[in-house]
Amino acid sequence: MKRHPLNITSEIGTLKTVLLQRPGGEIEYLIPDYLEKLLFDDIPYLPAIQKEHDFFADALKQRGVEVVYLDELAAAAVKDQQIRLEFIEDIVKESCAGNGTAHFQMRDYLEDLSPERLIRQVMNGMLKTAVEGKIQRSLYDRLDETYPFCLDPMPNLYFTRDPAAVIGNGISINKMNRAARQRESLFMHYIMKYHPRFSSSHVPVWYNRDRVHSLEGGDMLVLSKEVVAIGISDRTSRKAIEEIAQSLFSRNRAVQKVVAIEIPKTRAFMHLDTVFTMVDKDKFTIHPAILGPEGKMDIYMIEPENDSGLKVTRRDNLLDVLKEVLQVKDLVLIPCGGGDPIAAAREQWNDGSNTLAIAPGVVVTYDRNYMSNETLRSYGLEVIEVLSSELARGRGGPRCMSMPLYREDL
Ligand SMILES: NC(=[NH2+])NCCC[C@H](N)C(=O)O
Repeated sequence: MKRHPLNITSEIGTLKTVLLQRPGGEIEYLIPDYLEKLLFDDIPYLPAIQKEHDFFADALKQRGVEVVYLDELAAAAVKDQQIRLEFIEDIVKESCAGNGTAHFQMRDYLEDLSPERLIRQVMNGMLKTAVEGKIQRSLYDRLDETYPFCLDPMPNLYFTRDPAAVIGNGISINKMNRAARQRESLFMHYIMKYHPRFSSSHVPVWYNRDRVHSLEGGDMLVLSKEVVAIGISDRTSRKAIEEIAQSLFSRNRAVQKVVAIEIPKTRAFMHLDTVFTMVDKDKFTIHPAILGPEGKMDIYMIEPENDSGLKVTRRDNLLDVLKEVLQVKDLVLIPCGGGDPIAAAREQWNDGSNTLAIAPGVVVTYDRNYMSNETLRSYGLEVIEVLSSELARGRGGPRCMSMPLYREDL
């Protein structure tokens, strides 16, 4: 029997297929004036970031992981001319030029491109100068003269973790929090709907990008077949968590609990996975700064009640909650930076707690976080280090840069 294209019932089951995106031309449109808006802290050097990304992909391939690329899947999904027109309509509507005459010029321009070039162009972004001058410009275009783009670049695309997340055999196509990332989840919408690898399986969609409340994959951890943890963060709202919990309980069946974990709303801790990831059946990495006095936190256990209601119980001890939901007697929270407060803060900033497990006890991490890596090894984990000078400038690590599509069940 053909295997289902998606299967994620844990954070650590042997990784079989992962979705990545190699940084491309979109990185070259990062300029100081718009760094903050585009969610970068510095400008990566394109050939170097690509080399590092290839190193990361090779490390996964060497371990037998099938690597598929977002741009290639998206191009294949819009191969058909009619679907391509639908995609162009959507992308133009969601771009800033949707408000001006550049809208029409852009649509004409994009319609002439091959599927591959269309996807690349949309990801790269487009300068107004590329289309302007063909017809008279609108008031909107004129008033916003200094802004260079009619289609904003999408430099965060290499963080494939965030715009969508697989849970069980279904997917959450996320409503992104920041304007700079809103359009990213459109690619996954088209891939699930029209790419033959997925479309024939009629993949259930647990949450959709047209919802009001934001939800991002960096906040979503599939702890087991039955339990999903979701960060209440700068990017993911409580309402969204309740809505996806409702949808999982009624449609996924296997999922019985959603654990909502509140984290500080700061740039350094933007998603739950920047401070907390699972590395083995009974081990997690953690940035100690998210624990309050005596290790207390705000945690909410959400469970189904009656037919459509939700039962919410407040908890305050992360360790106890994890032991309970994973049904293990002992569990270790491994501190980022080995517990040294300076090393923890420095290495967390460069994603020291953001590990990608490719099997129980085997994780991919950034080489620069040598203290955290040492610590992980001292707990018996196998640590595969990857290059990280340029990749880290986008504020995301190996987990953020990967969207697992298929893991073996534990
Ligand atoms: N899962 C994650 N932690 N992703 C990190 C994404 C970083 C990206 N620059 C952003 O701000 O959105």
